[in-house]
Amino acid sequence: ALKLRPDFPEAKENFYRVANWLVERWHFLMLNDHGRNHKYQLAIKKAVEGGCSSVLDIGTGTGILGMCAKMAGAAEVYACELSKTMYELACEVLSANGMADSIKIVHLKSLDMKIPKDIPNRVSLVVTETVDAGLFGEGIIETLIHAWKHLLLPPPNTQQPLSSPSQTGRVIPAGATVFGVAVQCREIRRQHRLCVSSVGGLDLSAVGQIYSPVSCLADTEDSTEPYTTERLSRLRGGYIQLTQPFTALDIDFNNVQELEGLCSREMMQLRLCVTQEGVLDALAVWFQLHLDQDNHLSTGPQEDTCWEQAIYPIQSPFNTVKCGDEILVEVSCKDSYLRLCCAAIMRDGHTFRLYNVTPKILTTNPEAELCCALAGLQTNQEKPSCTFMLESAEIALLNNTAYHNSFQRAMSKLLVSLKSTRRSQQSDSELDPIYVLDVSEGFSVLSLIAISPGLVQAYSSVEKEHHQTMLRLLAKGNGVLESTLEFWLSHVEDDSAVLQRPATEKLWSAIILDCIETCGLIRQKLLEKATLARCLLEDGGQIFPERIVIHGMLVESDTLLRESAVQGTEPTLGFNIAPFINQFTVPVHVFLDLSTLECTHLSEAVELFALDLMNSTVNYTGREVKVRVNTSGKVTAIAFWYQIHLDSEQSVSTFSEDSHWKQAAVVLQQPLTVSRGEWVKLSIQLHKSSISITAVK
Ligand SMILES: CCc1ccncc1CNCCCCSC[C@H]1O[C@@H](n2ccc3c(N)ncnc32)[C@H](O)[C@@H]1O
Repeated sequence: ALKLRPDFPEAKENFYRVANWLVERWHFLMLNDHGRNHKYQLAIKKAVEGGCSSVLDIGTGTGILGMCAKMAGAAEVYACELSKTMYELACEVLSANGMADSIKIVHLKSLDMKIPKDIPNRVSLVVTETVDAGLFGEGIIETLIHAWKHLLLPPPNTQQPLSSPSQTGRVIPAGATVFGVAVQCREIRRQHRLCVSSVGGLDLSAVGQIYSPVSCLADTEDSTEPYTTERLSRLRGGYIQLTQPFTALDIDFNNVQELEGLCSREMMQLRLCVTQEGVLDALAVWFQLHLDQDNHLSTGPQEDTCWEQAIYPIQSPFNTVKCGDEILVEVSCKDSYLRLCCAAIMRDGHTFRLYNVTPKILTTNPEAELCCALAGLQTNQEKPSCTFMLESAEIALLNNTAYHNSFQRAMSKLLVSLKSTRRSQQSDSELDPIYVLDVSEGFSVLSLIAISPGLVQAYSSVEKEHHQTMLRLLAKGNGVLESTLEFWLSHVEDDSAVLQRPATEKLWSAIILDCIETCGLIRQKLLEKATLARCLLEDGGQIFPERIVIHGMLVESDTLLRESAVQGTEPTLGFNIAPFINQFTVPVHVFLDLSTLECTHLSEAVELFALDLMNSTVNYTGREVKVRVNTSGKVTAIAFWYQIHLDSEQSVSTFSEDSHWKQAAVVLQQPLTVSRGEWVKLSIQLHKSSISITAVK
């Protein structure tokens, strides 16, 4: 479709979503990392010149490592790639670099490769970089165990030291060392634990502990990764190291016995000395890949590398540590994920287990959780023994007090005016209830906040059982009559018809919409929902928020360029790869933290676009804005965020210190060189919630 009509908005928007999914963004980062590419090239060159004549590149991606082997003079080079998109892309790259006939590439997972079907004989060298921020997340252990058993020549044995490298097998990288450090970091805490006791006048203590799915407690059968990833060097507010970095694991990829022993090895325990007092928020983990004796690649936070680190959040209320304490860390590789867990804190000879009992984490089993939660209440324990799991985005939203407090003020103002209207029209005895509907995605307490002033019948569209249980507990804990909170989905036949009247002959006084995704994009179908919601409002009724204003500014950022497209042939060792992988460039970058992104502001922030949710007739789909350059440079992107206007007085910014929302940016196809004092004309198009911006002088 794009080939036929390159500017066809639906096709463009769909292609961008598909491109994001087909080709992971780290391909651009990796290929632009000249240091990484050059070190792999040196190690491969040394091995081939040292006699490794047959090479297999496992997980070839664009084919760059296989091409290094060929250029180094390897007689036979094979490559395998499990992603169809990357396989087809690698085929194009190989032929564009004149190596289609000399490198045999197969669209296979290495585990499914057979001799002689896929490769004629065992090879003397396997090169691979099938690693993620937690090292094992791409299955490198299983991949190498299989390679040693079925694809590689036997390792050189010490008895016959003179066996030539062409008759023995080896792996690049030769091994890895895993490091870790305990950190205090508010930004991580905000996404994985409840940090506030009340929001919008609502006391949250009734729900006890809240966990994010990333927990070393999550039992191993569910396949969720036990870690999340963050670029520690880019985290808002930074982080504090509470211990010295420690070595968690050393792995020799050329020792198949050790590789096999890794997953069966019992867990290891490390005792870390606390060198800095603080709140124990997470363990941060990175690694060094030892390509060979002389070439090492690090993914550490202190490096200027582009890689993220693996983050293991501590999910325990007991988490302040003092100098002299020792933290007991358990390291294991069950189910081939690297698992780290802070099991206990030792202080003055006492051991405080962080997770005294594996708390009953409530997620999907409704009956058990309801009885357990309410049981907690019946015995009027100050805290129910249960705990709840929310997505990290839901926890971050819950911790955003500014947003909830603004909403509470806006809602109270509306209720005051609605009550006075009713009092003037109806007798006190038969005051019509004020119907409020919260159609937020995911877990939201806004419906409860609306009830607190009274006379309100609130409906929440949360559908998950444990979300409903939490709202019931919060209602009880805040003295709100449970009957004033209902779950809307039990009233509608199917959740596609969420937006409909509260009852026949009744209209809503307030409808709460969820407009901005945590990643920094406008939610899909927002305008359609607002249009529908407006028809369901009584006179004087209100949609929250009533208006969204998009603000933006011109920025110069090489980092954003490196994450969006391969910059020529220089970073990729002179191979012609950029035009092929750059077909998958997408213009809009999300999950940015503009407060820590390396970038130069080339203009003030300006208002780019306004969306009126209470009056769609004033909405336009395109707008032109002139922006004055106040710093000379190269405009590489337009960063943008939102001012969410709950009503005429209350508004919150998604680019503020306490915002849980991230920002986004449109990366220009061609950077625009500008001088101070010049004007840039931006054309902003908003089509079906997706934004596009072009810039001309
Ligand atoms: C400093 C390294 C670093 C540190 C921290 N964060 C990121 C990085 C950078 N490495 C990211 C690569 C990670 C993706 S793996 C690269 C390509 O290989 C493919 N694959 C994976 C396994 C596999 C297999 N067994 N058989 C065939 N193909 C396979 C994937 O389909 C992908 O296209």
